[in-house]
Amino acid sequence: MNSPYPHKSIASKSWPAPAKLNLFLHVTGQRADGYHELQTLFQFVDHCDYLDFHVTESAELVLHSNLGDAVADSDNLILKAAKSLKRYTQYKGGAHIWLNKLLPMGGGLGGGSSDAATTLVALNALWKTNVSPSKLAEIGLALGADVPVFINGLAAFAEGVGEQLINVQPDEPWYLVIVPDAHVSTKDIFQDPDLPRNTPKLDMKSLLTQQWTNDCQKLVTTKYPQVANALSWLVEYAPSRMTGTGACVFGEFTHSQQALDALAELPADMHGFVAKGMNKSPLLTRLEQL
Ligand SMILES: C[C@](O)(CO)[C@H](O)COP(=O)(O)OP(=O)(O)OC[C@H]1O[C@@H](n2ccc(N)nc2=O)[C@H](O)[C@@H]1O
Ligand SMILES: Nc1ncnc2c1ncn2[C@@H]1O[C@H](COP(=O)(O)OP(=O)(O)OP(=O)(O)O)[C@@H](O)[C@H]1O
Repeated sequence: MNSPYPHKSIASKSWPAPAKLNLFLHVTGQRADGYHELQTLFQFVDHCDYLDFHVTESAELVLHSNLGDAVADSDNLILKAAKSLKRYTQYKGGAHIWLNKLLPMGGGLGGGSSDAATTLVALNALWKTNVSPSKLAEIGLALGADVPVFINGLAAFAEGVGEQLINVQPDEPWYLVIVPDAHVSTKDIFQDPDLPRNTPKLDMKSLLTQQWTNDCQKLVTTKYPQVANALSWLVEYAPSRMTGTGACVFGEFTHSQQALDALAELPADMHGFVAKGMNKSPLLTRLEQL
């Protein structure tokens, strides 16, 4: 039987790239380069993209995916991540990469950053290039502000642009995540003059114990009625808010059945999914299985 994979390749399958939620998100200032200073709490959920890797002796990096025309290869964070690692390590071989995209894009779930992180972690292991996690996070930060937390793989309180991480262990509830029919550009939200960008910085302990909110939520719900509608519906069932710069919103439930019952009531014009909060990323678990 003909193998669909390149000659002389080593296959390694089903590397998860999980979604993240920002359990709270405060914008505390703006740096000279325009980037915003944040205080945020990251947690992973067990809803993921999946990547397969085939290491090749030839130097090429090739991506196969179910993305269609949604993202050009030249913009895809997976290829950018693979190229960055190859450049940094001077690795001579290459890889064919298969992406099964399941996470909504532009939803504040960090899917692109997570794909990039999984690529860096998996290729570093499969190419045996032995780059340290902290160096991988540094390489990843150049690709996106959320990449370091996905490489770190543990729920974390974050400052800076999201790269200064302190591991924490919040509760791991079940979430009903609603995906409004809106693509919110992170850049547009951060450029909007109406974004509050001066929330006072607080110490981590106060932030973890006070009520959790998202500074981008008011602006995004004003600009996108779909997000406002999703949130108005969800708050009837559970404490709810937006993740990242939107568009997704999430409600917290103690038991999976409560989240599934609410999902079953979802109006026909909305869609969503139920997922478990995870303080350890499934990517770390996959790495340990190697
Ligand atoms: C809002 C969060 O989702 C919180 O987790 C992330 O900080 C966003 O991270 P991301 O999607 O990886 O964002 P990037 O691709 O790094 O940045 C997109 C654009 O948003 C703006 N941006 C992003 C992050 C940040 N802390 N300040 C910003 O002003 C910048 O104009 C940047 O060009
Ligand atoms: N592998 C990838 N998967 C998804 N998007 C990608 C990928 N590579 C590049 N992108 C680009 O990144 C953009 C943002 O995608 P992503 O799904 O990460 O958004 P997001 O969930 O809003 O992220 P964040 O929470 O970090 O703001 C996409 O619209 C797309 O143009």
